[in-house]
Formats: sequence, C-alpha cells, structure tokens
Amino acid sequence: MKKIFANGTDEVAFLADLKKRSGETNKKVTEVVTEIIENVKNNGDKAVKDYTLKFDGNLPQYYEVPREVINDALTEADQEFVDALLNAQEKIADFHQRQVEQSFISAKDNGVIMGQRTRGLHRVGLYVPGGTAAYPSSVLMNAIPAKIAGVKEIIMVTPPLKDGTPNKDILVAAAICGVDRVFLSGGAQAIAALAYGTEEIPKCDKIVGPGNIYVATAKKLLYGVVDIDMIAGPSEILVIADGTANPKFAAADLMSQAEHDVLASAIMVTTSEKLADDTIKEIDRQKEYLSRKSIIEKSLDDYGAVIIAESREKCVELANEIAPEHLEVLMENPFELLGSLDNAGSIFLGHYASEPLGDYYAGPNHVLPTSGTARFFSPLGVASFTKRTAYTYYTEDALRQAKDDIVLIAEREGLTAHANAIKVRFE
Ligand SMILES: NC(=O)c1ccc[n+]([C@@H]2O[C@H](COP(=O)([O-])OP(=O)(O)OC[C@H]3O[C@@H](n4cnc5c(N)ncnc54)[C@H](O)[C@@H]3O)[C@@H](O)[C@H]2O)c1
Ligand SMILES: N[C@H](CO)Cc1c[nH]c[nH+]1
Ligand SMILES: [Zn+2]
Repeated sequence: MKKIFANGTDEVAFLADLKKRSGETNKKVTEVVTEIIENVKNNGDKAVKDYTLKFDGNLPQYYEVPREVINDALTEADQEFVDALLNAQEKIADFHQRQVEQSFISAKDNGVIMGQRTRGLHRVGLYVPGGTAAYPSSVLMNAIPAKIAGVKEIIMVTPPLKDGTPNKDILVAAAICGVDRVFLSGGAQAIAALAYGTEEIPKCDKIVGPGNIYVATAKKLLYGVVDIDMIAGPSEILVIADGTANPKFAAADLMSQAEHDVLASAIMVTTSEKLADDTIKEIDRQKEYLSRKSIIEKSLDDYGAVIIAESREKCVELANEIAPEHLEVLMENPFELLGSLDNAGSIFLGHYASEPLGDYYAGPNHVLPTSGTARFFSPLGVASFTKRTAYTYYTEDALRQAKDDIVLIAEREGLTAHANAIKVRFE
C-alpha cells in the first residue's frame, strides 16, 4: 500500500496508472468471441453445449435446471442462510420500490390527450458468473429490480460447477427472487444464446450481470441485437477520512473490496497523516487472518494507495476526479459533504455505513459503474428494466389550431409530404 502526498508528481502518476487499469478489449479475445457468437447464431443449442464441454470441462448435469431442483435447493438450504437472504430481499425491495417511475397522462381542455407509459421489459437474461465470483447477493441485486419493474420472464444462465452440477446457493437466490428458468451455460456462448435465442434458450430483450472478459466482450459485441446493462469492471472503493476515523474500520473496508480481484482498487484520501500510517499498520495486521490474503496484497500493491491531502476540499476534489464505484465518507459531519460529492456509484456516510452493508443488505443496488464511469452512468435499478412509450390523441379542432405552425416548419425542412399529411385533413 503506497503512501502518497497530494498535489505532487506521485499523485499524478498514481491517478494515471489507475485510469489504465481497466484496459482495452483484447484483440485475440474479440476474435474468439466473434467466432463463438457466429457459431451459436448458426447452430444454436448444439454450439452452446459443445462450448460448455470445451471450456467448462464437463457436460452439465442438466442443460435447463428442472423447476423441482430449483425448489428443492430452497427447501434443503440451511434456514439461517435463507432467512438472511429473505431479510436482504425485503430491504432491497423496499429501496427499489421507491424508484418506480409513474406513467403519466395529460388531458387538455381542447380535447388533446397525451401520455407516457412506462412498462417492464418482456424478457431479461441474467448472467451469473461461475467459480468463486458466483454471488447469490448479485442474483438479488439483479432480479429484485427486474421484478419490481414488471419484467415478465427472467432467464438465468450460469456455468456448471466443475462436476457438472449447478451451484446450490445460486439456485436458492433464484428461487427466492422468482427467477423463471435457469440454464447451465456460461461464457460468450450463453450471452449469444440469450441474444439470438435458440430452440431451448429464449431470446431476451436485455442481458444483465457481470462476467469475465469473454462475457463482457460478448455483451459489447451483441449490444444492438440486445440491450445490455453496463460493463462492470473490477471493484473499487475510495475512502475519504479525517482524524475522527478509526484506522481499524478504514483498513477493513479497504480490504473488503481489494479481496474481489487482483485488479480491484482500494484508495484512502485523508487529512490526517497519523490515520494514514495507522491504517497501513492495521491492513498488515488484519490481512493475516483473511482467506484471500494474496489477492488483497496484489490489488493493494498495484492499485492501492493512501493519499494525504491538505483539506476536506482536496478530498472531495479527488473523489470527484476518481469517480469511484463505492465512496465512503469516514469524516465528522459527513452530510455536510454530500452535496459536493458529484461522482460516485454509491456513497456510504459515517463510521457505521461500511461498504459490505451495501453489498448485501441496506437496500441500494451493488451493481454500480466502475473505472470512472460514475461521471455519467448510474447504478442498476428499476429504470434499467423498463422502457417508455409516448402516445398522442388530437381532435380535429386542436389540429386545425396547430396546422399552420406544423406546415411552416415541415416546408422549411423541405419535407412537403410531412406538410401534406396535415394539409389534406382540411382540404
Ligand atoms: N463487477 C461486479 O459486480 C462483479 C461481480 C461478480 C463477478 N465479477 C467478475 O466476473 C468474473 C467472473 O469470472 P469467471 O471466469 O469466474 O466466471 P464467468 O462465468 O464470467 O466465466 C466463465 C466462462 O468463461 C468461458 N471461458 C473460459 N475460458 C475461456 C476461453 N479460453 N475461451 C472462451 N471462453 C472461455 C467459459 O465458457 C466459462 O463458462 C470476474 O472477472 C469477476 O471480477 C464482477
Ligand atoms: N462489491 C461487489 C461489486 O463491486 C458486489 C459484491 C457481491 N458480493 C460481495 N460484493
Ligand atoms: Zn463486494
């Protein structure tokens, strides 16, 4: 973990390295994924199954997981885990319920009626990564807003485990959230199947969920055939802190995101050099008993830093420049700063809003923009699963009043057929 003083060459070099972290799409991967997409488009389920055998090393126990296997996973799961997920579901649903956008209708005295209708997408594909990154919490964070938005059907795809079986914890989360169908298929082939549809896997309107470089590249290449959520990169946390912060808390929170990935980034900007030194000591002490110590060490070495800043204003300036996925404010009177924090996926205020609270439980979504894209992207939410359609009704009298303006603008644009469509109604 580097210690850096703000406003010097070290700060500039560190921020430049951070910007390079997410990297560009790899050319070789693009070629491989393009071929997989073409093959799935032309050969459907056969191609998907062949790739599963090739890349996952086993034919899955089921292609589509039968409904009773999903239900059994829930009934056989230990009750404490199920209860914890149900408690989280309640809080996540309560928060997302507030995001529901109302349709509206506007009726004028002259008989004109206009409106905007908001509806859920018909069918959504949810990618759940395999391996150690198969998080039941991410199933909740994707499926709950989709359900609230009114999505009619959620199709989940996920790679089988090494022995060909489904991940039981993922099935438990799927059952709790009302996921409709689950297919044991991963990688670019699963994304292509959701985008184009096969005989067995239904074509979806949108694909959401994180994945490795093959999954992310397939989503990028298929955008347009299908809508996608975002390309969520490696996790990030920025802690801004003053002398009131507890170094034990700061160290623990930084490592909570560093453990996700060797490419994760964990940064603290603080007005207190003592806090900086104590936090570095705490990291060294606490990491010894954490299971993913080597991942934490690598990500902190490559993309971790403690930056000492001269003022709260400089902390805010750096936070807005970095635009992190997660921003913790471990400072006195954190609400005083909220208004000036423009760029962050999700903000955690005060000494007890630890980032993992948001990953699992508080209510806001944990699928968030990364790599500085919080400058213009928003968290996943109900709006990610809806579309809007406007409608218009005019009476003859109302159109007569509007006629001259419309005809004038249309003719100025040289579009006489447009003008004609209005004029013929009054000839
Ligand atoms: N940002 C987030 O919120 C978040 C959350 C969870 C996971 N993740 C990310 O998801 C990723 C999970 O990766 P994973 O690999 O464990 O699971 P994954 O499900 O994303 O990928 C596994 C699939 O990759 C395909 N694949 C593997 N090797 C291949 C090859 N040589 N050629 C073509 N296809 C190949 C296979 O089809 C396999 O099923 C990680 O990068 C992790 O950081 C991000
Ligand atoms: N922090 C991750 C997103 O950056 C989400 C997650 C899932 N489980 C634990 N954490
Ligand atoms: Zn996390």
